[in-house]
Amino acid sequence: MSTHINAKLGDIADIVLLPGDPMRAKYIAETFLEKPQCYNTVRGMFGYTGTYNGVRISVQGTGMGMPSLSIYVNELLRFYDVKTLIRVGSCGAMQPEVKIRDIILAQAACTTSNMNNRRFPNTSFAPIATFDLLYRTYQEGTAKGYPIHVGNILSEDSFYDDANSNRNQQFIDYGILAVEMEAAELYTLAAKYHADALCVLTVSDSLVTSEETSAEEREKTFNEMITLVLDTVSASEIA
Ligand SMILES: O=P(O)(O)O[C@H]1O[C@H](CO)[C@@H](O)[C@H]1O
Ligand SMILES: O=c1cc[nH]c(=O)[nH]1
Repeated sequence: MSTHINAKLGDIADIVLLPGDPMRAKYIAETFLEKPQCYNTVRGMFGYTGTYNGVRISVQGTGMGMPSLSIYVNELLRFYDVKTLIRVGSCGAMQPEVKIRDIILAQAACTTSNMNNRRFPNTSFAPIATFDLLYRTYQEGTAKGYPIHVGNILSEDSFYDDANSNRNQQFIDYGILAVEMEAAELYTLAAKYHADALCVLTVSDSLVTSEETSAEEREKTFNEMITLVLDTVSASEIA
């Protein structure tokens, strides 16, 4: 057991999917995994382990924002020896060509968080995805014909910014595809613990058009992203 995960050693698979929303974790486990077993209910941050195409896979909610994700990912890496972490999140599109429900593979993640400033004073660490995982997911996604974008994203600390802030415009000008709230910390921790990591996102709303999806849609309808990740990781384990 770790402080925020009440699982025994061995309860959690080497491969873990990480939605921010714990209800999305429950949905993924109950919809896509065979024989899902719930190993964590602490704070309602559900964690499940089951199999997909015969491969053992876990799914763990992380909550919203980098401080919350950092707790779960630290514990997964330090106490449960997890090897591969894939965030399956939602995001807001920042470019006109990125449409609602498109899928983004985050090659790298800029951040407004202070977490890496504390780790690396006077240095700007570049949080990046594991190339092999990114490449295999891209190949699987394009073979499926999914609308996929690969590039740089923004991991923001605050969902609600001051009304007079125009900081987003600079990120838009520099080609950032979308904004979410966790990937930079995931990639940084994976680097520290020599694990593989990728952040896959479904566009839930658009800062360009102001379209948005409902909470229920964000919980239960991002099936293309989920099967893309499950098919990619299970194929590489079987091969
Ligand atoms: O849908 P999830 O995975 O939680 O991701 C996004 O949604 C939350 C904000 O609504 C933040 O956690 C953001 O990163
Ligand atoms: O963090 C997030 C997630 C979805 N949409 C946003 O605008 N921000």
